[in-house]
Amino acid sequence: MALASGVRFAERALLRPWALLRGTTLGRTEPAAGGGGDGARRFGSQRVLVEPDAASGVAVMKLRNPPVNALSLELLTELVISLEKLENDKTFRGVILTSDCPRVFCAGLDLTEICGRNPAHCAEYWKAMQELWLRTYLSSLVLVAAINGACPAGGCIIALSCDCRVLADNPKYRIGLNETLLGIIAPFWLKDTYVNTIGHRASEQALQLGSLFPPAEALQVGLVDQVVPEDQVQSTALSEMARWLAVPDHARQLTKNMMRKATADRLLRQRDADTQNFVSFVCRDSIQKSLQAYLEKLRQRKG
Ligand SMILES: CC/C=C\C/C=C\CCC/C=C/CC(=O)SCCNC(=O)CCNC(=O)[C@H](O)C(C)(C)COP(=O)(O)OP(=O)(O)OC[C@H]1O[C@@H](n2cnc3c(N)ncnc32)[C@H](O)[C@@H]1OP(=O)(O)O
Repeated sequence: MALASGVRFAERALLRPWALLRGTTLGRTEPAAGGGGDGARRFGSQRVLVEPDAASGVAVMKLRNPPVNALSLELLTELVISLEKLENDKTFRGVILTSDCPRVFCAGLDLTEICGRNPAHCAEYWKAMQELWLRTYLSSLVLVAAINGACPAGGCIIALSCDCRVLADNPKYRIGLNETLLGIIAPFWLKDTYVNTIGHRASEQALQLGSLFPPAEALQVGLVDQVVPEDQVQSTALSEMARWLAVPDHARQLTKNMMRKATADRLLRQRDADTQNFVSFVCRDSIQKSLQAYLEKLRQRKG
């Protein structure tokens, strides 16, 4: 379905979220393997699988947009809607965010959404990206990222928007904001999220160099909270979740809001200007050439 342009993504998502989904099956509910009662039923969409456990109040949300969980417009939309659905269901207090794709947590922006596309599409795409960040960063739920694969750029931002991060100990699973290496610039709210997590000096260095940190270095710089063997990522994420859920919700939520609101407000105040900046930047010929060359390099690397 073609999406009408010029209407704010958030407004449409609130009014008619299903209308945003092109060829998706969001809302489908099916029994989890070996599951029985309501607590074991899973729901979700084509690109986001949700495994809820009503008994514990925790849902596992799996990104499944193969091959690399690139953040397509559809994936962004489905993530926002799935998160909203869990937030509105008082049964749930926490979400573990992880990947259903082998070896990759999330490859960041889907570059095909901003390469060779018209300004209206780029604007719509960027609004969806803003929306996901705002939703995750300010979520009232406890969000734990179980990072079971590579986690560059937009993938890193999703992880940093969670409350806690557990990374699998595999040297190929690097995490960081590598935008400069693509010839693009992280917008201020990605930078702010980085600074809030690892501090100003470390961010200054890592952002300019486009550093992607292997697990031990990611732990050292404070990008992740735990590095564990790959087969323990999920169980460690559950243990972390239990630690966070031991705190009364209202006190934790108000504290989270106190810590994060100013950063989110900064984007909320200038969302349209940020979108315009993004669009005029990525639509420049020189940036399009850089993105095209980068995509080409990724495709050739494979062969
Ligand atoms: C003035 C300023 C104003 C505003 C700001 C302006 C701009 C702001 C924009 C800033 C935001 C940027 C955030 C981003 O997220 S940019 C995206 C950065 N992502 C990456 O660099 C990751 C690239 N991918 C990889 O490194 C590897 O793919 C990865 C390690 C994730 C997995 O490796 P693996 O070997 O398992 O897979 P590949 O063979 O590399 O890939 C498989 C196929 O997937 C395609 N692919 C990979 N990544 C992407 C992507 N991000 N988008 C689209 N497609 C992607 C890849 O080309 C392969 O495709 P095929 O060959 O199979 O066709």
